[in-house]
Amino acid sequence: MTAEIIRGTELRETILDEVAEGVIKLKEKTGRPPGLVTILVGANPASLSYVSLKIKTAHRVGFKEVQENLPEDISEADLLALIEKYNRDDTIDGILVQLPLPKHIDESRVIYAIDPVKDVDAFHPANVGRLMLEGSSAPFVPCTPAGIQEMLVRAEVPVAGAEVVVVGRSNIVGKPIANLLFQKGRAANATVTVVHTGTRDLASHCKRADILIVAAGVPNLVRPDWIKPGACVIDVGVNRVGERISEKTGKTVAILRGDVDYDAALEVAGWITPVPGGVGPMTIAMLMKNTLKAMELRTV
Ligand SMILES: Nc1nc2c(c(=O)[nH]1)N[C@@H](CN(C=O)c1ccc(C(=O)N[C@@H](CCC(=O)O)C(=O)O)cc1)CN2
Repeated sequence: MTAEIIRGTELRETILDEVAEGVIKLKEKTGRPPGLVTILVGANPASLSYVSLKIKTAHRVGFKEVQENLPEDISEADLLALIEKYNRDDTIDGILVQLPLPKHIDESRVIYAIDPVKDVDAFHPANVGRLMLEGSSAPFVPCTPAGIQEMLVRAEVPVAGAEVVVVGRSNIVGKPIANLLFQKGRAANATVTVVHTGTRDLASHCKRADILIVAAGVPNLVRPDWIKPGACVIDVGVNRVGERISEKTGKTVAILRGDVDYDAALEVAGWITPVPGGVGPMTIAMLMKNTLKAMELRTV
């Protein structure tokens, strides 16, 4: 068997076209585009790359984008004051603070400071609570889980009644995707098990899964014999395992690997997402969708 590859880079295009159309309509109604501010603290290379992709994409769909690149040693108080400034700015609909933050800053305090109506990452407890209560009907669904659900829908992977195993229990991916998929709704109604690297006999749990979602941050953790033949494998890991010189640009670029042994898994799975080019691009597309929705909710 050779798995069907679910390419985030292709699905992203459809979503971004839909967002760009929505921006034109909103601009006609309100006279302004949606505004997104990205706040990056420090110069973590992965974060720099993600934020620059977010800014480029925001520009492409016609948003007003504001970049705040702050020094690593900025104080928590100054960061909170900046967030408050954008909470009050009526031309800004979405506030995104790139994670992780430096150790001297309390991440929770920062997330709690964002006005929930501008929390396009959906990390604020008010939005986490609404996700828990309302599933995908909540105002904002966090970007990576929303992207995964969209991939399942568009690839027509049967989700209702499926055994889903989620490897990883992070606030950004593991907890919210588990929550989304067991609820009632579109591409939901599954039976979900959440496991992690401390789970006894991880392999046997994974092997039961009709849909295996791996967000453990461990390169090549999932081996082909952990995969049920025909299963859908969603690889969320983006691990930087080295560097190489790009033939196209001559620049140094990161070598990326997922959490799944991709080449071997291709022969066992029914569907699979690649790394790069899978869930990552969908995360950014869903951020654009959430920002458009944030403006709609605030203005229309
Ligand atoms: N505030 C947030 N911080 C973080 C989030 C988040 O959703 N909000 N998620 C992750 C990182 N992340 C988004 O910020 C993210 C990860 C990966 C990609 C992506 O497009 N990856 C590409 C490869 C990109 C590269 O070359 O480096 C791919 O997989 O093809 C986008 C966003 C943690 N922090």
